[in-house]
Amino acid sequence: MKLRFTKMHGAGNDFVVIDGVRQRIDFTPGQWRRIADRHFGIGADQVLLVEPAPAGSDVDFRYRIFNADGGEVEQCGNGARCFVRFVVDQGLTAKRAIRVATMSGVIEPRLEADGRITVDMGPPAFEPARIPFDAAGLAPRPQGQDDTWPLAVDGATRWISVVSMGNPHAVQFVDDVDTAPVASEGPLIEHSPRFPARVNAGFAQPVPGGIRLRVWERGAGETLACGTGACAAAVAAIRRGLAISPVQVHTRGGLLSIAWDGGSVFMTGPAATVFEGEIDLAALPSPDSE
Ligand SMILES: N[C@H](CCC[C@H](N)C(=O)O)C(=O)O
Repeated sequence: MKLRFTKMHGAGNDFVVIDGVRQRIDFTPGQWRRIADRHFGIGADQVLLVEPAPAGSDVDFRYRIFNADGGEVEQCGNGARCFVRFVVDQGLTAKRAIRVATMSGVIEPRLEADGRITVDMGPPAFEPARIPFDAAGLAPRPQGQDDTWPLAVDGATRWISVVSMGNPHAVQFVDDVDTAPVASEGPLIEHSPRFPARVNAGFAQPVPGGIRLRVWERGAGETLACGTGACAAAVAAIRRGLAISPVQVHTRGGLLSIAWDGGSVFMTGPAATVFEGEIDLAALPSPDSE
């Protein structure tokens, strides 16, 4: 049996997008992992599953997000932009502003006339319990309007901002993202016991007009861009007095614009379709093998 898919990216953060509206999909973590595998599967940072709106809901669709490690997660900003491009291009909706349910709540992406997409990502959260971040025994150090927290990383102390965009982010500010220890410290932060649900680790560098940003993503490793990570880092920069809204976020895969005035975070950026294809389900591990 064949499974149709669409390969897309948002600022270089790449996705396999699967239509769960016109085909019934129910995979195990091992099957999601295989689809995302860059050698034995199709290859992607995340796999997105587009589903019909839940019965009785006031949304147009539901969209589910699976990291390359096969784990389902709460939110994906670049994925939200690709979701809109997908449902419009596939003729699944005539709307251009779409309400979509995710594991962490309803977001509202909108396809702009110039082809870019703006997403109301909802409000950020900072309280440790809402990240979740275990702050027991730690004393925060205020920086502007922000609380920074001392995180032990490989014998060093990194002062991080903790932000939830529905998914957890730990953001630190560095002098130069190009030399930041993303590959060495990113996984240590991701798996820190202070983050019981693990965490996405952002490394941000203030620059005129905004920030440069690299993100070691939970369940995927370093990606070329992270939409929720851009939201989290932009909000932390504004709270620390290191940037003003709208924040231009320069990622290795492209430019995202983040606006925040204390309420919802609005993210604007690109979404591109690369190719469509089919995968033979026999290439996936059997459901009972995981
Ligand atoms: N790795 C993230 C999910 C994908 C987020 C990212 N690709 C984005 O664009 O927001 C997490 O585990 O929370």
